[in-house]
Amino acid sequence: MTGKTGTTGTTGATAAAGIHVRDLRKDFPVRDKGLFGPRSTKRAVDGLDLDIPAGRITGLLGLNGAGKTTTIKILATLLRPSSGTVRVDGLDTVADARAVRRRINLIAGGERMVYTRMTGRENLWYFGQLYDVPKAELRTRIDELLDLVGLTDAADTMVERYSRGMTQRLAIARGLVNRPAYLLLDEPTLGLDAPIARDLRRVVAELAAAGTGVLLTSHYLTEVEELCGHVYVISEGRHLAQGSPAELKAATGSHRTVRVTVTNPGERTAAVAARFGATREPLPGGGEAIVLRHPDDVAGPLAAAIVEAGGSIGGLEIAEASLEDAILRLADGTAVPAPEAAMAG
Ligand SMILES: Nc1ncnc2c1ncn2[C@@H]1O[C@H](COP(=O)(O)OP(=O)(O)OP(=O)(O)O)[C@@H](O)[C@H]1O
Repeated sequence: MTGKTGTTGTTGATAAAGIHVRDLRKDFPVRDKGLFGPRSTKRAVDGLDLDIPAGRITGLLGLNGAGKTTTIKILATLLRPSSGTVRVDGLDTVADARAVRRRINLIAGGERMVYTRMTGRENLWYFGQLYDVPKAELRTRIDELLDLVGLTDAADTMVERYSRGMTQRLAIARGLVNRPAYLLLDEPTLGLDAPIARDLRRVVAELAAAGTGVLLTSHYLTEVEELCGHVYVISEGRHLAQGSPAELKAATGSHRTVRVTVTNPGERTAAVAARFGATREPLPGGGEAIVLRHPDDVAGPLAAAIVEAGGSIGGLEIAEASLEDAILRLADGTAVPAPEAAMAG
């Protein structure tokens, strides 16, 4: 599925629109046993290919130490790759770093990315100038951004007097000050209060709908599921899987579970269970539960078939498959191909 879209070389920007990562590697020098121990290298990113098109929120997932932050820092021009290429609308993140920086911005939840000895407004002014935003435009944009993140009243207060949440909201405004064509979000909602996290998700979804390309890493997988159209899963710096959240869940056998309680089970309802490939679990108070794990919405057909077979339904529960389950299965190698439930008849 990872199409090699001929984007190398200095071809026209339109031909190479989007961020395209090819065979990316990053080695860090490390000392194994303290300061005077022997030197070796730690390969944090090991041959990654990623495509981050405009107008889509692309997820980058993996367990701790998978190489997500290193990858994002390379995309943000903060780290140089050891080998491989990253092109942003055809521009190289090493050779054309300055031009790339005008097109991208980074919001990293865990890191303080603003100056505490300046006010919120001064921070935005400073970063806006760094990004070459014309002054007249910057003035209005700062007001809009302060309003967006709810800091208008605190605009002229020193950041050292901000709460953690306020500082983080300012970091979000800082990340948007150059109206980036591509937004890199590394755990953006880490430590944010629920309403602010929700507002940030809304803003990110709106930006993507308006054409911004977004790369998101997050430990909150419901957030990833809500926002991302496409997700890459990596482990130890290497590609593990990719697809939409639904595709990943289906591919790992992480299906939704339908549980129908039948109060008068008999041979005919047992035959329905067998036909659908469902399992039967006797219930302590009598009756049984017919349980079916399947990627599609099979609750209706299953319940209808049970009723047709003379079964009385005491209850119906549907548990959605979680992306978390899919990622864990991928990471520990227990992902199994989806069993095909018999849907006929
Ligand atoms: N400057 C560095 N020097 C040496 N090793 C590093 C350095 N930065 C990262 N690493 C190592 O590279 C690997 C990838 O780290 P990275 O921070 O990119 O992972 P991550 O997927 O973002 O993890 P997390 O979810 O914990 O933030 C880890 O094993 C880490 O210890």
